[in-house]
Amino acid sequence: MNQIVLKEDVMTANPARKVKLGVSGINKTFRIRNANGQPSSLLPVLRDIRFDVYENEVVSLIGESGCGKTTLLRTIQGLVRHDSGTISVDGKEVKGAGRDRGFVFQQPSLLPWRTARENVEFGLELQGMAAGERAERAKRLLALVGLGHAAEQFPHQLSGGMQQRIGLARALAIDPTILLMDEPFSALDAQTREVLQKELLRIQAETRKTILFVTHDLDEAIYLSNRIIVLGAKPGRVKEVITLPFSGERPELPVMRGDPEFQAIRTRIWDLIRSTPANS
Ligand SMILES: Nc1ncnc2c1ncn2[C@@H]1O[C@H](COP(=O)(O)OP(=O)(O)OP(=O)(O)O)[C@@H](O)[C@H]1O
Repeated sequence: MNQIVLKEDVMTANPARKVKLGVSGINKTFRIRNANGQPSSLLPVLRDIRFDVYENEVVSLIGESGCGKTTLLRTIQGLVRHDSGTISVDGKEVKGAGRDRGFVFQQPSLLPWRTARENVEFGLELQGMAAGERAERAKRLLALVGLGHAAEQFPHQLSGGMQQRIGLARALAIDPTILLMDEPFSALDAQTREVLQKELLRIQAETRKTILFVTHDLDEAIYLSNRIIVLGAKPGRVKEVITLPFSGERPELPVMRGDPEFQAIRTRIWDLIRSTPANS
């Protein structure tokens, strides 16, 4: 394996690759209100966030709790309005939510009265897709996430891991350019989590989706990503971008954990997260 590449200039490192997601100069401050609903203070959460995510890349956002990871992901999704800066998809600025960005949540929040297939079809129904076409697509995606056999089951009949697979199929159903994933595996037990991490790599290799992934878990970030963006806190800002030296098919996570290079990257990220001053 190669050397770890640290402090990479993401704007110049891969000039030949197509930028799928551009995040440029994003600032966000929340206005905090008191019990009477009056504005009482300002909370700067994101400061001058800038990075690109390239086609077919998996990039993780990592940083201490409260540093603004979810706010950033929701800003990119278009559901939180930023104060300044631009978000672009395929080179075009986007304002508000769009079908080019699919979202996978920590809790899949499936509709309990709908079967797995009907949950996957939901977004397609809203788009007005014909019944036959959407059933066909849902069937294909359920097979992709390994749930072809459970299409007609209801969420309460499925395990947490199976529900999360449906959440992923539902997000993929609208055929987004970019998949935004907010701690999608953090509510799962360790074993299920490792299975789904591996599955995500397989699904990404098959679909070649560009993925921006939020996690607290350093090993998960190193295992899944091509690059990791380490955020500092208060307000959230890009501290460092780490390009991972692993290419091709990755061994299982427990095997990778034994790799000295994996351990060195882990230590490096951990040091970066810990060195965030409390009120910088
Ligand atoms: N709608 C909101 N109004 C006011 N403050 C908010 C709002 N949403 C988030 N915040 C604050 O913004 C900061 C960043 O929150 P955010 O959830 O983005 O962090 P995070 O890094 O995702 O945290 P965690 O890792 O714990 O999920 C926190 O201080 C949070 O309390």
